[in-house]
Amino acid sequence: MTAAVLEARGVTVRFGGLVAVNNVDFVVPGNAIVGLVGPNGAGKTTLFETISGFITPNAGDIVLGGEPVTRLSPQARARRGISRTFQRMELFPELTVRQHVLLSRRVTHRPSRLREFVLGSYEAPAEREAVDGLLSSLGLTDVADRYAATLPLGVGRLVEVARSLAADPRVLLLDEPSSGLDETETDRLAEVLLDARKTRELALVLVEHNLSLVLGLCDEVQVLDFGETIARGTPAEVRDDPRVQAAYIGDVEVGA
Ligand SMILES: Nc1ncnc2c1ncn2[C@@H]1O[C@H](COP(=O)(O)OP(=O)(O)OP(=O)(O)O)[C@@H](O)[C@H]1O
Repeated sequence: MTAAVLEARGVTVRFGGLVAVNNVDFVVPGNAIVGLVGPNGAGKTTLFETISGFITPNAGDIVLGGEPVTRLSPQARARRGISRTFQRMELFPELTVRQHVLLSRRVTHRPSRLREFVLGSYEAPAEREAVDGLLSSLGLTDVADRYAATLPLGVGRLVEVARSLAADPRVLLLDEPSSGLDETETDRLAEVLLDARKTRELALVLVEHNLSLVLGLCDEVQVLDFGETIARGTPAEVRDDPRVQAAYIGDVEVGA
């Protein structure tokens, strides 16, 4: 197994008297796709927000490439390679698809050129090539000059992924990426994520309600219930685990 690029070690998060995440370990091997699933209220979002830096845990550590990042802000973690998408789309309605990608790239690679971005200057040839390449790999060339406000949800989600990838992350955290997508759009998203993993030094973490997407896409899946890990393994192992099936009774159906 490849060394872990990201780890949560013994993470506990309390909200008043409620223990939302209880001493959870979560390991993301390099270049892997790992799913985080569980019934409603299991603690998935809380763990996700703790990894990305929006929640500080009561106990435990988040470790990126062997270095603790637990006390760093979400922005500082992003600069070190943890990128994320949001469940509710957070695109800028008045920026084009190309501008989203360019902005993200400049924040990461050329912060000194942000002023030019605001003033509307054109990209340098190498920059244009990189942006064009990324747009093309996600099938977004035809909509590159459309404003985000005019895009259907399925395309908007791909723009979110493109924007995250433009920052060249080591780990991309995806929060309910298939939410609101139809089957064709979900299939397209899955293709894009598999391609990103294949062509980059990138690990992906999915918090996702669509279990068939998770079981089809992930190398490993971790299942939380009431804030604790009840299973971790390959999609087949997790699907057949009696504890997982019991946890899902009355929630959503396990299996595809
Ligand atoms: N900010 C908060 N304040 C108080 N309780 C919270 C807060 N955020 C989450 N919780 C509680 O913590 C527990 C875990 O919630 P969390 O949102 O992490 O679960 P989840 O697995 O993401 O659920 P869902 O699938 O419904 O999104 C739940 O009992 C929830 O009500």
